[in-house]
Amino acid sequence: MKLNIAVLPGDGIGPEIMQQSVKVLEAVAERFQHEFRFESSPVGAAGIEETGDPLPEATLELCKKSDAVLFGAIGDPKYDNHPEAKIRPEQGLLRLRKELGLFANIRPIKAYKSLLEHSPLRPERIEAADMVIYRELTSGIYYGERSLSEDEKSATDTCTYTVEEIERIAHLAFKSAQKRRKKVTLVDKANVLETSRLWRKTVTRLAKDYPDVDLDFLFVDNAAMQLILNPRQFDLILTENMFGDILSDEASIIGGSIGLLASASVGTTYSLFEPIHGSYPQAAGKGIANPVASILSAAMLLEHFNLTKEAQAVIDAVELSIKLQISTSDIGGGHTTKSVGDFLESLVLEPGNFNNENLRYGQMTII
Ligand SMILES: NC(=O)C1=CN([C@@H]2O[C@H](COP(=O)(O)OP(=O)(O)OC[C@H]3O[C@@H](n4cnc5c(N)ncnc54)[C@H](O)[C@@H]3O)[C@@H](O)[C@H]2O)C=CC1
Ligand SMILES: CC(C)CC(=O)C(=O)O
Ligand SMILES: [Mg+2]
Repeated sequence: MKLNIAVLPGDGIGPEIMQQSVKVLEAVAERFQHEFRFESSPVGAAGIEETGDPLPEATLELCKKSDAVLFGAIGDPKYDNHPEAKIRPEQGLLRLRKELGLFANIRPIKAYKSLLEHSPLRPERIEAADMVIYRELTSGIYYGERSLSEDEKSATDTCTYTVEEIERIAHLAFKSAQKRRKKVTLVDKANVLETSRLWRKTVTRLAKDYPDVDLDFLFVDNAAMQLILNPRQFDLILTENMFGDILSDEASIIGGSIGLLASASVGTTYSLFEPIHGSYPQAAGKGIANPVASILSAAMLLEHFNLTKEAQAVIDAVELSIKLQISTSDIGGGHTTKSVGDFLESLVLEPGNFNNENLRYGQMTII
């Protein structure tokens, strides 16, 4: 298969994790005889630096003419520490999502057996947890009107949802649940918010089209607690933009680290694949960032194009690397971003070279 992939490394650790993902995708292309072409363009603070715009016109054009987008991360303390800055890196990502119509952000979360002991959560609680969050991505409070009063003594953010915006992601969520354990949990704050009541009403009506799927509801405050108390109760969580953003960072603890959590952002035309974490500026250039979230996002890209065995090759390599602790320090390993990427690249290229008996890969002892 021929795929043109737009590569948007972004800021902070973005470029170094992206390097590993491109390397792994190149290995996939070589082993499975595909032609993947990569073209990079700046976004976020890098976009502001180069062109004054966090989403340069050329970057948007590249995304639109490509088959898929691989996104790193954006954000820089230069802006985070200056709340008065009018142009911000995050606007680049928000606008990109809107321009590409990426209304559903899909974030799978599972507990890795070999990381159970490493988790700050009780292993018996999280063992076998396996869920996916469907987060609405192009509406809600992140896209509502904002204002700051003239005397700067009050500020307003507004949250709006339309029935259509709720329906389109709810359909995707129900269809996905049909292929999983057939349970959708709608997370909202319908005891307080009008938008949440519209979500409940709309999703309840839609559920009738999916009689094989159970639908239940949780208020977001309770959901935040249930996620770490009893994560196995969840199969698919459907929720609005901001709740999904917050809950998925929390849920990443079940997996062991936010550095493992991948996502796919999809709409009707375009698709973009990105780790759920940010630009982790404290780690930039130090070689300590976990590249796996980005690499698993690349695996989601492969799945999106029905390259199932290719995606599985990447997932298998990641699982083995975690088991062998060929990993970064966030999950207890002592390896660098690049050496994890190198190992995954070799495993994807020549899985047969790995000798489980004496933990050697080709001529190389890996532990
Ligand atoms: N999608 C995106 O590009 C996002 C961008 N941001 C931006 O990123 C910047 C930093 O934001 P933070 O709130 O600090 O969130 P962050 O996700 O960048 O980092 C939070 C913490 O998560 C851990 N972490 C994140 N990525 C990791 C990785 N690959 N490997 C190991 N550990 C990792 C680190 O302990 C880090 O201190 C901000 O400018 C923010 O606006 C935040 C979230 C998403
Ligand atoms: C930085 C924001 C635009 C979004 C965010 O935190 C996310 O999508 O996870
Ligand atoms: Mg986030």
